[in-house]
Amino acid sequence: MFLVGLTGGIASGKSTVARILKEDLGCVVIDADVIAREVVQPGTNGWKKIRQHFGSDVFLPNGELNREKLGQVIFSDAEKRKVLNSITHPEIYKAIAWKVVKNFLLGQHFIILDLPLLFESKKMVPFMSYTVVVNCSEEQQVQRLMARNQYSKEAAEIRIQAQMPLSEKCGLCTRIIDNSKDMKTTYLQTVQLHKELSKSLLYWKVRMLIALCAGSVIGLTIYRLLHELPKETVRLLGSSQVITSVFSVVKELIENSLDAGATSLELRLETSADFCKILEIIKANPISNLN
Ligand SMILES: CC(C)(COP(=O)(O)OP(=O)(O)OC[C@H]1O[C@@H](n2cnc3c(N)ncnc32)[C@H](O)[C@@H]1O)[C@@H](O)C(=O)NCCC(=O)NCCS
Ligand SMILES: Nc1ncnc2c1ncn2[C@@H]1O[C@H](COP(=O)(O)OP(=O)(O)OP(=O)(O)O)[C@@H](O)[C@H]1O
Repeated sequence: MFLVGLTGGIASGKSTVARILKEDLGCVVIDADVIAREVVQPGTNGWKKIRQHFGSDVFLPNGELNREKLGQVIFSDAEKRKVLNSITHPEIYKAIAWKVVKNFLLGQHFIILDLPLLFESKKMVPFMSYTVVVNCSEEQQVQRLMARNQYSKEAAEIRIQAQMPLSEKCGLCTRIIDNSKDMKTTYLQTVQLHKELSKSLLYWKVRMLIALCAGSVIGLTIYRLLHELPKETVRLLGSSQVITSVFSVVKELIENSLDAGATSLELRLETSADFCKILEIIKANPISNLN
């Protein structure tokens, strides 16, 4: 399995492309904006920390986060934005990691991660095999944001300034989807991207790498365990007869003697706290002595 980081600027069209990949092309898409809402639900750690740092002003009377209010606070203040990010991002990345593991176990070839701040936070970049930026002009971002959220021009521009410029993101990614034209053009580019991802054999490389790592870890653990065990224990383990009680030793010796044609048996047992000592005493006596 490999990961595809889908990013862009605010209102550049990430969700539009993600929707096509998920609903029309059947991809697994993990949306960081959705997870960001889950990790601040009333009662969660994220919710408690936001209350501690930002006060009750950014909450609604029913206890839920007042997103519009918190947005006004953090988009115009870089320091407060940093504080909010330091509260929410670790929780968001943890939740994403679990979803990735779950989909890996389900055998997915690739997963799309819709991460608006992929290049701003940098943490997830090393895990991405492909990074895709959904691009449009800043003027289009402003217009689309104003139309979608009923923001003033100023409010839209403040939000755009809070992010890395799209031109910079385009220089960092492996693939660009140009969303400056009509929806159909974006749709066709997304279908082309999906074709390329589906054809990629990268997931085999990743699977083999993971299998190799897991094999090495298991091998190394067994090697270290065997070297830490006393030599005698390793010998007993290697003999493929694992002795769990004195009774099993006695039973084995009696059976051996009977197989050897013994008609009478005389047993002498010495109790000791050291089980291995008893083994040695008994084994020191040739089987014929027991006849
Ligand atoms: C500030 C909040 C409450 C505003 O909520 P609102 O419903 O108005 O916006 P929404 O969550 O839908 O985000 C819309 C877009 O804003 C941009 N954005 C969100 N948070 C940030 C941020 N901390 N820095 C820069 N841009 C951001 C992204 O492009 C995102 O796609 C919310 O965005 C939030 O909790 N942000 C912190 C978590 C975060 O970083 N989320 C981004 C995904 S990792
Ligand atoms: N090619 C396009 N032409 C016209 N409008 C578009 C186009 N692509 C997207 N839009 C519109 O622009 C707005 C923003 O798009 P979208 O929600 O996909 O952006 P986003 O990058 O996910 O935003 P955010 O960062 O806020 O999550 C939406 O209202 C969407 O319908």
